[in-house]
Amino acid sequence: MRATVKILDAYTDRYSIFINPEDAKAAKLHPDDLVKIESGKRSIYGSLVISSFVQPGEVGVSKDVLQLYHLSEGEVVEVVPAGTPESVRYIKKKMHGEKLRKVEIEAIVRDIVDRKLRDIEISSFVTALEINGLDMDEIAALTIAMAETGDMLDIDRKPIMDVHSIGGVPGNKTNILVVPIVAAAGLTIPKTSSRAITSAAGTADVVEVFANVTFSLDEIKRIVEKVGACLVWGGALNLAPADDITIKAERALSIDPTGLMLASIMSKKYAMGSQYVLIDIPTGKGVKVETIDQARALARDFIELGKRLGQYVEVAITYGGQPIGHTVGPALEAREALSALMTGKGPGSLIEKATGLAGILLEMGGVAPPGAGKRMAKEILESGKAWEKMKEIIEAQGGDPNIKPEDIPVGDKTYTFVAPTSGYVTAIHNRAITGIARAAGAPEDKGAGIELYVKVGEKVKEGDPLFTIHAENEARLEQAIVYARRTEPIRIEGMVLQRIGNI
Ligand SMILES: O=P(O)(O)OC[C@H]1O[C@H](OP(=O)(O)O)[C@H](O)[C@@H]1O
Ligand SMILES: O=c1cc[nH]c(=O)[nH]1
Repeated sequence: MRATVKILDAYTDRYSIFINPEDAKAAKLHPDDLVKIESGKRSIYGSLVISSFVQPGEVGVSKDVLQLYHLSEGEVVEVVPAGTPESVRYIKKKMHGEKLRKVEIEAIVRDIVDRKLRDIEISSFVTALEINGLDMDEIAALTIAMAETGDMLDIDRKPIMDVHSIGGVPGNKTNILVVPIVAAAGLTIPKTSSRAITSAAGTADVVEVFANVTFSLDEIKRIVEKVGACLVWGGALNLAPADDITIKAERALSIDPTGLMLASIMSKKYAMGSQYVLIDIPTGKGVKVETIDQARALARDFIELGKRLGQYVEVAITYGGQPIGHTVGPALEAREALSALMTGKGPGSLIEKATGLAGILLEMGGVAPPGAGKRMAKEILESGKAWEKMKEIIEAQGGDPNIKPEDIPVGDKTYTFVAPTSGYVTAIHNRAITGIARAAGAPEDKGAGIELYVKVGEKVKEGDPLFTIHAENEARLEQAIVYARRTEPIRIEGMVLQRIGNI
């Protein structure tokens, strides 16, 4: 059918295309059908919404469609059913556990980026990968397809360093320290991060509390050429654009299939032109990788994938058995990260991990002799040079370099849990901590999260505070309290562990 474009003041994030019920009936179109708008030589795909928001003869487009394609109000276009894309057959192949060919993977990625695959099909793809996995040939094909369907950054500096965590551990604000330490030593590190996938705050969510993270590639190039580093959101760029789309499905399901994780991380590194990449694999109970053997196997995959992409990759297997530092959630983590950078001091887990990772990068980049990287990283942090560099990054990214951590607002609806008994903290359950912070509204509500007052091994007396939940509204706080009561996030045990009577 021919129709006149009407730009709707709606943002559905589902690439919605609206037509009037009369037109839908005549054209035999149904809600959520994949439809195609043909405008000149372009084809624009979206999901159909049938609504009287538009008159007969009009086609309404939501604002998210316009982010991808330019359409003008009043333009006359053709609207036709798009049919099922061939890539759906390849997704089904993976559902049945079959190996995908390179061209099939390329077709899936292309259709994700072009929005020919709707959310429901993308979630099926993600689920099929969670269940049936990918081998290294498939992962390499997926990585390259994800990178090549987007733009590539070309910075005329050498070497280009990069760091990326596979995530999963709550409170992992580590790379917000690593990046300025490495850049303060004179190395170039254009760091992109995703938003939270399974956690309550991804690095991009935390940095966004005190600086912009959404930039075009040209802007990033200018920032990196000026200050040698950035801490930005990869999803804002047309950089591996399929990544942010699949991450949305992963976040909803709180899963991160291994093959897709490898491709997600390495496609971003490849597109940023990174030559020396350090991957952090937090390992421990309740995170993505629970044992050292699994971590080693994953490390081998990252290194092998790096070789296929022409990148030198090293992996750090790090302790992930409990949260990093004392805060979880965007604003609370931003406070803790900035305070550690400002003072050079902070929780042992955060400082140890950040200087350990930065030290490896300093050695990989050739500015520290082998074995001396961590000491050098600590000196840079403690001398205030990392904080000076961070202020440059914040300013270049449009934030206030004179920001004080305590000025960052956090959720003012709070509830503190106390120790029910005296004893020792024998476990802090990662998944429960993340679940509580998410129930409180993180990462979307920046002020939501958790402040932890104890870590594993510490002694507590009955009634001592264990953790405070912060939320931005009462309903979320209540949900988080209920979640916390159900899950026992912190286990306290005395010296008598169990009492057993007559058996
Ligand atoms: O913990 P979850 O949410 O699963 O993992 C996602 C987080 O892990 C990575 O961290 P970084 O950017 O390397 O610091 C991603 O970029 C993202 O911030
Ligand atoms: O960037 C990331 C980090 C973890 N897992 C992913 O899939 N992507």
